[in-house]
Amino acid sequence: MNYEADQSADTQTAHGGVRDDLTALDKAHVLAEALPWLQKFHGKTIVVKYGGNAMVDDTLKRAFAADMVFLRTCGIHPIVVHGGGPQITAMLERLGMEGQFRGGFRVTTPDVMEIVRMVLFGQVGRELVGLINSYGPYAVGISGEDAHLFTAQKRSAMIDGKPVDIGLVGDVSSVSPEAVLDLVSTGRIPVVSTIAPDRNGVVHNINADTAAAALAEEIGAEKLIVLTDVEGLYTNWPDEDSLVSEIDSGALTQLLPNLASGMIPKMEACLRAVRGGVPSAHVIDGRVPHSVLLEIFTEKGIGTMVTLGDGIRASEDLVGA
Ligand SMILES: NC(=[NH2+])NCCC[C@H](N)C(=O)O
Repeated sequence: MNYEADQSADTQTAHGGVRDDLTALDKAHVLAEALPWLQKFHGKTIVVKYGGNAMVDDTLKRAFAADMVFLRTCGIHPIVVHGGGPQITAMLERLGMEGQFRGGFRVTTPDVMEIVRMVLFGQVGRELVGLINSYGPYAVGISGEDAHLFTAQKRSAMIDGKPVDIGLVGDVSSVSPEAVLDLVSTGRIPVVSTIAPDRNGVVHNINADTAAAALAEEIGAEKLIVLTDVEGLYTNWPDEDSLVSEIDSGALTQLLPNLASGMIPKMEACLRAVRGGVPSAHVIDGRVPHSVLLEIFTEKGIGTMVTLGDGIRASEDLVGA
């Protein structure tokens, strides 16, 4: 069997991060710094929400797949939960099915839902499975429909404070993680597509951030990591545009209403996870190759880490930053 990865493209990603202008000493420090984290996270499960640019750029895609295999090779158990909004939009456009919009939201009709399912599970999920499996027989695709993994509950969009019907869009109402845990226990990397039936068996599109948080909570994961297209959480305080490296749930709850709208679902997912018992939840920049490795295996990380707390220690940290 030959499971060798495509080395030519990988040279730019897996090795591109170690620049030639780093001295041997710098490289040694980077590697040595990883030891306490390798020890701490060995045998632990980490749920990674994969989305944004990291899902459309080829180099970033390969780097992400390599990182998942890196984690697994370190004895850490990654579970990937992926999004796919842009890919769904592109396919609907290709098919001339732009469809109906209500208050800026696309209405997920049964016809649109068929495409959503096809794109998420049959295209986006498959591609990632293939990339991971170029390193070995690790990734297995699974959707919320498999073995009752997720059950959905219809969700309405809130527009001007009023609920508006946007079709087959749901939240996770329950999680049965056994199938995913079976895969993890045999050394596989589950790649989860977030579509799920409601209690009547009608399949809905589920927000992948929420699904990742619900899964992390349900299985008692060590960590949730959410990839985005920004560096992390920004505040204008204490400095203009400063990246918050670490914040607790109390402080984050206070900041939440003032965050950029795109950041709110990510941060809500982090809050849900840490309140549900996940020790830390991280929002990191998916535009940086190997950002997952930088976050997990360095002391300071690269993005924003959320932990459980009452907001007091975090405000002190922010003032001191
Ligand atoms: N954004 C941060 N401050 N990250 C710190 C990460 C620390 C450690 N590597 C961990 O994954 O738990």
